[in-house]
Amino acid sequence: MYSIGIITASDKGSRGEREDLSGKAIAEVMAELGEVKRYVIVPDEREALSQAMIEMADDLKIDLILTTGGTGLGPRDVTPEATLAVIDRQVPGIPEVMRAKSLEKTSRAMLSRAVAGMRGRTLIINLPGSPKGVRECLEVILPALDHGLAIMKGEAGECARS
Ligand SMILES: Nc1ncnc2c1ncn2[C@@H]1O[C@H](COP(=O)(O)OP(=O)(O)OP(=O)(O)O)[C@@H](O)[C@H]1O
Ligand SMILES: Nc1nc2c(c(=O)[nH]1)N[C@H]1C(S)=C(S)[C@@H](COP(=O)(O)O)O[C@H]1N2
Repeated sequence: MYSIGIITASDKGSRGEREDLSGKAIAEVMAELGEVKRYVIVPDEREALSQAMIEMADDLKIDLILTTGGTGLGPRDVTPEATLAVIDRQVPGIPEVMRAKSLEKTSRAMLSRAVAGMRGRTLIINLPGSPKGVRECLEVILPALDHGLAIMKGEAGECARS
């Protein structure tokens, strides 16, 4: 079981004006892979988002941080920038496959600027804002996440498949 952090980037959510169904969707889908150690709703502000990621990675040593929202083209959509500011290395295959698979469902998938990367031994992945988008993207990446996290934590020796 891995420790999981959820960050919902939402102006409305942070003001209590909309129930955060996307954060809930993440917790529900991820229950099979780990335990949610921290869950925050943050306004769409780069500094606040980066700080939440740093706290979860450095202080709480969380294995996997999943963000939802703020990946689009809106003027306040800054989750990818907040993520790029705190990661050491990108894992481009994760957003690549999320966009590719999601494009089969909606052409708007190309509008998500989501990134993924590592800060030390914490993997950070951006998901889109809608609960539907969250579920569709997690479905695509879940099969490889367990292995990726095990390798990152030094718990799996090799990638060979039988
Ligand atoms: N955390 C969330 N919980 C439930 N629904 C959401 C959430 N985030 C987004 N959605 C849904 O996706 C739609 C588009 O999301 P978008 O991020 O553009 O919303 P917004 O209202 O402009 O922004 P914000 O959530 O930052 O205030 C929303 O209108 C809502 O239906
Ligand atoms: N799988 C999937 N990806 C998706 C979507 C979706 O419904 N399903 N919505 C798209 C839309 S409409 C937008 S605008 C972008 C960015 O969303 P965000 O700004 O809420 O992060 O994600 C895209 N990615």
